[in-house]
Amino acid sequence: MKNKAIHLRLGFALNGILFALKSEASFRTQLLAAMAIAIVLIVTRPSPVWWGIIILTTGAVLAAELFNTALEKTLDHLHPAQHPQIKLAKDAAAGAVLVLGLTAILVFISFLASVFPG
Ligand SMILES: Nc1ncnc2c1ncn2[C@@H]1O[C@H](COP(=O)(O)OP(=O)(O)OP(=O)(O)O)[C@@H](O)[C@H]1O
Repeated sequence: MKNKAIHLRLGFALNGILFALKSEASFRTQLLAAMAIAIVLIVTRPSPVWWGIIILTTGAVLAAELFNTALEKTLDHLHPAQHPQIKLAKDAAAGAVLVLGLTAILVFISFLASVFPG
């Protein structure tokens, strides 16, 4: 299973993203927000530094949601029953997504403040 051809690994990765798109409402919402942010960037044409910062934070939110989905699916498969430790693990993963989501919001507010000062 290790060291497969790059086109196969790309296919597995796209498969994971498609799965999250179909099954996770929060991933769809975050992707829509990312597309709206991309439109704002295209319209306002900020400096390359802002492009980099915003792309980085937006990508981090989407990646965190995919990690969260991976963890949820793994835990649900390995331990379908309720358990306090599963709750802690899932809550921590959800917390990571929240932290990155709030970070992205703060970055976007800073960006808007720099584009539309005072
Ligand atoms: N097996 C479990 N044992 C204990 N608590 C659980 C278990 N599964 C879920 N929970 C609790 O329910 C919350 C939601 O978990 P769930 O797996 O339903 O994610 P979700 O609400 O579908 O999240 P997302 O919208 O990101 O997919 C968890 O954060 C946790 O607090």
